[in-house]
Amino acid sequence: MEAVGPAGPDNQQRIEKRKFPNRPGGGQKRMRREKKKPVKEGGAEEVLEIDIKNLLASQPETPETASVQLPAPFTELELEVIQLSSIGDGLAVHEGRAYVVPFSLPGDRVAVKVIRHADTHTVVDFLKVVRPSPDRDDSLIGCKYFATCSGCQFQMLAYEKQLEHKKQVIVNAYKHFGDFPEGLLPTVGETIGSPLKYNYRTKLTPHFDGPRRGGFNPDMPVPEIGFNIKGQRKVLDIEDCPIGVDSVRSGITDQRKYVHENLTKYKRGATILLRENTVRTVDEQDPTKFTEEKTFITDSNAVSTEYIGNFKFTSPAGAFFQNNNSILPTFTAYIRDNLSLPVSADNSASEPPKYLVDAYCGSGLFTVTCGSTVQKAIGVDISADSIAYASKNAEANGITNASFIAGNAEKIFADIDFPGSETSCIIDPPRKGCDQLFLDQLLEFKPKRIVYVSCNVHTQARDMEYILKAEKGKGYRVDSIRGFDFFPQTHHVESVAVLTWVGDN
Ligand SMILES: C[S@@+](CC[C@H](N)C(=O)[O-])C[C@H]1O[C@@H](n2cnc3c(N)ncnc32)[C@H](O)[C@@H]1O
Repeated sequence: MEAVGPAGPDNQQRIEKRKFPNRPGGGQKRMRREKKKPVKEGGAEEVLEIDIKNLLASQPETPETASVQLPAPFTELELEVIQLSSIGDGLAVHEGRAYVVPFSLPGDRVAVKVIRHADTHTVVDFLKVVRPSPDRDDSLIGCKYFATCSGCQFQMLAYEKQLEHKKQVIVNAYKHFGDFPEGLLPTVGETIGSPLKYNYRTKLTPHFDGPRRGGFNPDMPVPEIGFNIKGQRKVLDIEDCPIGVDSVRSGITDQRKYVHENLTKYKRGATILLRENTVRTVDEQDPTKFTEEKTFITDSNAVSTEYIGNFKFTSPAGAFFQNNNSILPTFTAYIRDNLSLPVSADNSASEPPKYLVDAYCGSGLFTVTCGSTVQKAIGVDISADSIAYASKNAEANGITNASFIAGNAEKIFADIDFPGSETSCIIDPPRKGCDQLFLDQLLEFKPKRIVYVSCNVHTQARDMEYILKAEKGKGYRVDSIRGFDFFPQTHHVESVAVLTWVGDN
């Protein structure tokens, strides 16, 4: 297992450029890219740029790139792929320049077509494999749209290797998006896999484009309905998506038919929501037994129901809810276990905290699954709809000690009347990570334990640096960091970091 290493001087420079503009030491990033719209912090473009810089730095001396004539668009080339980037594309180096090669693996020799030259790299279309990597197994590919659709990247890679790669993404994120002194971070744990590798997504949102003006008329051809073609803003017509659960897959067929038959009702293009809904019927004689009927919902305001073990959740179909039900029992148990606080000096014994703070709580996933053993729980989310359902979900699952607030995450601290020293705090922000105001108030509150869940490990690493370097955060010890694979066949990874306050009180 590779430990998360320190940031060397070069990394330090990179990190300085990427700090929050409004945090101490930040503010240099915007200047770096004056000509273009700013790169989203922790977004795919920034992550790719950093991977490319590191790859080029690791290469032997190459000819001056400025003097090399770049191949014209549509030129066909053969490239040797060297590594996988954190966003799932392969990276190759050709005449000292980085090439981003979708649907490829390290060790592949691939035929590609040049599409465009960006500042830091050249983007190509994947044409075919000329010589496969030892890691490539095309017999694993489970979808006829793979290598054209932008949804999946790794169907040709054995699942264990997908998990290894996701661990490395976390290691790299903590190396390049944060600056951590040696020894401060634990070794990144093995990624926990999803029980289902296909057939797992409980929500899909295929879409179609409309005519430039005037709406559809009966003479127009039916538009492509599906997901974008990799690297293009063009929709690929998709009849099925094997990473979806069966109910949602049947929804694709149904909704395609509906759009085909009702095209003239659409004034423009649209996104179709397909969300699974479960109706569970419990056996009257034996309440431990039940049957389930799964259907799909298309109305974003309709209520969808989902079960995690015996916990029942309802939420508006269009609101956020985790999209891979198969991993949620394992995942929520992991979060629950990691909320426990040490009760012996050697950390060998632990017990649930007295209090729970669930920040960015959505419709109450963690409060409901982890809240039964605490005296009091409090959750916050910016979505008033989600908060209404968090209260309903707590009640429906017998959690009577929880309250919820609709608003910005930092609002929660005004309502807390219990001590941080007996509290565990879950943080599960959106991809952009936490706001500085929230982190400052979190550190002021000083919960005994923080469990930071993130769907973007790059902004998580940035926030972790902020916590650990802040004057009030220096007493935190990082106990563990590991990934959970919510999205097999794709590059996404959910990262969970656990911190304990071990400083002076
Ligand atoms: C990744 S989801 C997590 C939801 C929940 N923990 C779950 O697992 O179901 C992030 C949540 O953050 C909420 N959110 C986004 N910005 C926020 C903010 N500034 N303050 C509070 N909540 C916010 C969103 O509404 C969304 O429910």
